[in-house]
Amino acid sequence: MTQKKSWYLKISSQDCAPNVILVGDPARLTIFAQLMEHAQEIAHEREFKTITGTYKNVPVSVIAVGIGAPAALIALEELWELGVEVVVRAGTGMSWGVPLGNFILVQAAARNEGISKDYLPLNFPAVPNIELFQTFYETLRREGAPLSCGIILTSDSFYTDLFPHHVEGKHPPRPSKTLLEQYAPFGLISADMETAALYIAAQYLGIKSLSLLLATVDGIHKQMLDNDKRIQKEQELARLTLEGIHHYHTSRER
Ligand SMILES: O=P(O)(O)O[C@H]1O[C@H](CO)[C@@H](O)[C@H]1O
Ligand SMILES: O=c1cc[nH]c(=O)[nH]1
Repeated sequence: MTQKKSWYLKISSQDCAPNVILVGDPARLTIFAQLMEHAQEIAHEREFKTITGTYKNVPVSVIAVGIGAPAALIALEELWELGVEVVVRAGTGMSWGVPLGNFILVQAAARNEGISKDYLPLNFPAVPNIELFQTFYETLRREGAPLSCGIILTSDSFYTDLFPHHVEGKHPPRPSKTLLEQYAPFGLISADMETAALYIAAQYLGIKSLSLLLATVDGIHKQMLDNDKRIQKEQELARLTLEGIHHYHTSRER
């Protein structure tokens, strides 16, 4: 009998692992596939692309969802329907004071996106699952990865909240200080476009979630990792994410 496939992801519970890694850029799937065993493309529908395989015998699916929280939560809802237990975002982020190329374990995310309020009220905190957080913290420390832990901002609007003056002098007036600039004095270290929504919807649905980011753009100095360095660092991001999931599973088996 053919298994029912989810609406957008076009995958069934048979071809999706209980551990899922969400990425934005579909090019990141190739990087993951090279590190996994038996990685196979399962589906590619619109911006959603899925591969499934194993890493050191732990079953893993990696799914590209494109840019932005609404698409990420379409994927999350469908993964919940398929019975997925763990979702880790392996993404990139704009850094605010974190050196380029560092990894950021997201301890909490400010909810400046529009979708998470449809799941839980705005006074509910966007935080990761503590077991996943601890395990990934241990993994990244063990591996000697350059690591920062902290609070980030999640926003829908890249060109107003994250990168507002990309065409100098040409824009209609905008607020002189972005939210990143306003929150940075109080410990905000990075920004992305999905994490807060993922944390809130995962909490609501009973999925364990965590976000691990690679700092690719320095928001203060307006610099970015060059292409070769970014690819090398994304390879490291993929390996550390897979190691974190492996560590999480082996430590729960004990
Ligand atoms: O590299 P990914 O995972 O896509 O993450 C970041 O990159 C995109 C913006 O450049 C947004 O999706 C943001 O969250
Ligand atoms: O500038 C950046 C880089 C990565 N991710 C973002 O959301 N913004």
